[in-house]
Amino acid sequence: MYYKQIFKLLQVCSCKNMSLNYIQTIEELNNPTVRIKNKENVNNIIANIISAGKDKLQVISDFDRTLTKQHENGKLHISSFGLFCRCPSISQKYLQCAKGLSKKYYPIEVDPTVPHDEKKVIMKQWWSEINEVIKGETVSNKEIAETTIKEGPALRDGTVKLFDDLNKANIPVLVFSAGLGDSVLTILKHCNILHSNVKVFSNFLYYNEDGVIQGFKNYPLIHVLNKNEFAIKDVKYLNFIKERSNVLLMGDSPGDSGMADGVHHAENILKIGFLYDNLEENLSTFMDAFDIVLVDDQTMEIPQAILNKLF
Ligand SMILES: Nc1nc2c(ncn2[C@@H]2O[C@H](COP(=O)(O)O)[C@@H](O)[C@H]2O)c(=O)[nH]1
Ligand SMILES: [Mg+2]
Repeated sequence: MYYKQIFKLLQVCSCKNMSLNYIQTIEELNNPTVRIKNKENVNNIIANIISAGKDKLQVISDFDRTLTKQHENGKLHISSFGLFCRCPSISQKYLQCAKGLSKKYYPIEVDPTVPHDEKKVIMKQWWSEINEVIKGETVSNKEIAETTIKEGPALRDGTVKLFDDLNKANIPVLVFSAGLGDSVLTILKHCNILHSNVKVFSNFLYYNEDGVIQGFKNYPLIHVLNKNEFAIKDVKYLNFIKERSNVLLMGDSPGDSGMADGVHHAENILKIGFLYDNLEENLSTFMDAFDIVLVDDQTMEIPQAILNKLF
């Protein structure tokens, strides 16, 4: 009996040591941009995801400033809504209104001192006001696609390879955006990463038969702080993910950390947060919301390094 207990103890220790080795063996996790609050927890999640394999994994990613860069040489990238504003037939009325709304609400969005519940009401107000001012516009999807070619935001370095590898491995990818879904689709298409394993869940425009925008198709609107309240209802996608209990989640806002809350069968969720704005003021909020925080990292190096263990 004595030897059996010693052997069991050694087994447990060696397993524990093995899972703790993941932070060392994935050397990119020791990059200076990486912040991890609870290394043991992150090791365990990574170990569970890797041991379960690629057939148990699904990816849920935000779009604006997650799949796209947050900045290039300090210059902020346009958002999916911002791209809509660059379309030639956009009205001056909409441009003035949308600019005013962004000027009023965006600083609140990225202000960590605004209490969550208060910010949630304000964000809901921003999106409902966008929904009103966008009515009557006649920007077509064709025009959004043409403008994407000229002015679309750049994806994070390495995003195309990451999506190609996810597609080859047949791992479902849900792009979950509070932005403008029509722009999101055209950017993904333009960058050749709208593969068959990718689904976009976002705010899509509703056009009448004359091509005049009537607002958004979906209610409630998806904004940056209510993503945790949505569960995917698309039957085909639900079937695609039903056996996949492990999630790699990527976002650039604390509200993104709740994107997997609707995945009721999730067992292991690895949350990666891309932080850029107001670094010092936002770091602790991000460290609480995400397992791995990447500080001003405009690449997909870390998600790729982790997923390489599965490919
Ligand atoms: N330029 C504008 N950006 C806007 C507007 N309304 C919202 N937003 C931004 O979209 C993202 C949400 O997208 P996600 O893919 O990151 O979920 C959010 O961060 C807002 O700042 C707008 O009218 N104009
Ligand atoms: Mg975002």
